[in-house]
Amino acid sequence: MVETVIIPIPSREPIQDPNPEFRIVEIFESLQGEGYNTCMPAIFIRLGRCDLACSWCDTDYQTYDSMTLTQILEKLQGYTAKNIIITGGEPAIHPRLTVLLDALKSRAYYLCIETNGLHQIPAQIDYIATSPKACYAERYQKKALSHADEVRIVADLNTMTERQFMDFAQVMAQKITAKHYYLSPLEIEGEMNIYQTIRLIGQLNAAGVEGPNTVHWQLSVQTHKWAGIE
Ligand SMILES: Nc1nc2[nH]cc(C(=O)O)c2c(=O)[nH]1
Ligand code: SF4
Ligand SMILES: [Mg+2]
Repeated sequence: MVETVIIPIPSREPIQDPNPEFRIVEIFESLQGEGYNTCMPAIFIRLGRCDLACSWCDTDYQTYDSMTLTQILEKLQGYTAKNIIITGGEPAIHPRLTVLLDALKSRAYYLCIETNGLHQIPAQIDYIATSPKACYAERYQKKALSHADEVRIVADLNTMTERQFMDFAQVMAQKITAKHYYLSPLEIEGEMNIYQTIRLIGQLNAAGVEGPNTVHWQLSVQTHKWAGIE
């Protein structure tokens, strides 16, 4: 008699690591320093790496450690805020980001992201703050988010004319539907072009067409730097 041998068919589901690793630059609790939610207590999770390399970037996104999901969740237990700001670098390029977001969401955190606006944002995110970069204007012609909660553009006037910068801001305002639009002064080694930025806000608002989609530009400053907090 021939014996029947049953060969198990491998599952087509990819095997998910139950405790994946993430590139963590830092995790800290502070206040949101910028934009509409300024002064909102929040835990910041800063993920390593970015797909852009802005000359004035204030973050060392290439220096990071690997932390497992369990280690991250343990670290969060030491904080009180229920809002988490996922930032970077560019957090949206991190592999397995949705695994981290699922774990945070299931612990009832409100999830915000700070993104350069060149990537799709996972559905678990509750609040999108995007900061398109004028020095990479050509990339934003090809792809940009179509929606965010707020748009914050750094007034990067070192390498372009005011006209070029304002064109970029106006194009972004047309491409990205948002509730709030901000210009932020460019800060290099403690120096800020704040008065020039305020003047450009006035010019952008004066140039705006009144109607249902009128964009009102406002100033966003990095209050955490003035307060001397993280
Ligand atoms: N307090 C504080 N607020 C922030 N908002 C956005 C930040 C960032 O680095 O993405 C940031 C930051 O680094 N600190
Ligand atoms: S997109 Fe943001 S994190 Fe990336 S290089 Fe530019 S300023 Fe730095
Ligand atoms: Mg910062």
